[in-house]
Amino acid sequence: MPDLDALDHHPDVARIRSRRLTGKVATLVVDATGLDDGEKEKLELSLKEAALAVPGIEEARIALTATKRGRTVVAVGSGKGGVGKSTLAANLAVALARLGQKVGLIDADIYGPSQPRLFGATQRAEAKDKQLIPVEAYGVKLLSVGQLVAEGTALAWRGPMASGALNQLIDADWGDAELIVVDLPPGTGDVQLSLIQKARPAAAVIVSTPQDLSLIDAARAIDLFEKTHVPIAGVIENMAGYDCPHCGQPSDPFGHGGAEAEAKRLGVAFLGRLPLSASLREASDAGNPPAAGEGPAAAAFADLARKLLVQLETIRG
Ligand SMILES: Nc1ncnc2c1ncn2[C@@H]1O[C@H](COP(=O)(O)OP(=O)(O)OP(=O)(O)O)[C@@H](O)[C@H]1O
Repeated sequence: MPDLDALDHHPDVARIRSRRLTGKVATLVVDATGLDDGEKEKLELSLKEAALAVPGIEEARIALTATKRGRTVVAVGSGKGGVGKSTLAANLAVALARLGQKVGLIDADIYGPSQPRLFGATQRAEAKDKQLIPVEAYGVKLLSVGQLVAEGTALAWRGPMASGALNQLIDADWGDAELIVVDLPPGTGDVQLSLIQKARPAAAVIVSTPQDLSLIDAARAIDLFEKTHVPIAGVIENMAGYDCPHCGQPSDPFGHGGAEAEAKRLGVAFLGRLPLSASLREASDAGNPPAAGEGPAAAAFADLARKLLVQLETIRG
């Protein structure tokens, strides 16, 4: 049986809305919104070639559509703080934008809004006619609760205040953004619950490190999303081992593969893992998202973003 998964690596995978296989015939429905005639022809040809390159496929039918989809909100959560949720949300947003998606990012982490720092965009958010205007950085439209208050101010917001702030961010002028990533505060309490209910995400991504404690909390986070009827797009394992900078030997201080096994046990997809990396932390601290550059970290984020898009395709139907 031919396998159309090879198309996950096509640079325009984000545009594939559905794929069907009938015997040796592959049919792809592809969103060509915003492309001119020449670009449409190129897209069609390149997808046809990619489908015909799959062993066993003898005919490829490409149907181009130009239907605009509504905005999709994807929440990024973690059961526990400090697992790299914000770093992953930032870099996933950048990687999605590099794949051609129009991406917005809401930093709803009221306990530690770090997106302005991760993007090197710490200016206060401006408003026009009482509507906030996102800041643009690395191809992503960004708004953070951190931009609503002075930098360094501790945010000890209670549920209603937090959801009021989130409302302002959701109702901002997002323009043509079609995918909005929301970086939630870590944990599974009432504040998170009310933020999820407000943001009404179409799907959620859970970030965990491989240790048992983080995994137990990740399972709680999955449970919280499931209770609120938000499908889980997948789990990402962060800080999964590192290569010793001195001897080059791989080392797994937090264990290895725990998040993948936990995802399997809970019946949710595993999107991939990122190693512990000093250069990733340094670039992040300096406000240069590694996903915007070249090299292994950028490739890893591009791969995670592609897998996320494939999951979203399935969830949105
Ligand atoms: N793969 C990684 N390798 C090295 N450092 C990392 C990695 N991922 C994240 N970090 C670093 O770990 C720290 C915590 O990351 P981050 O702020 O993204 O976590 P978080 O889960 O969002 O935390 P919070 O509890 O503040 O919401 C940051 O200094 C970040 O640069």
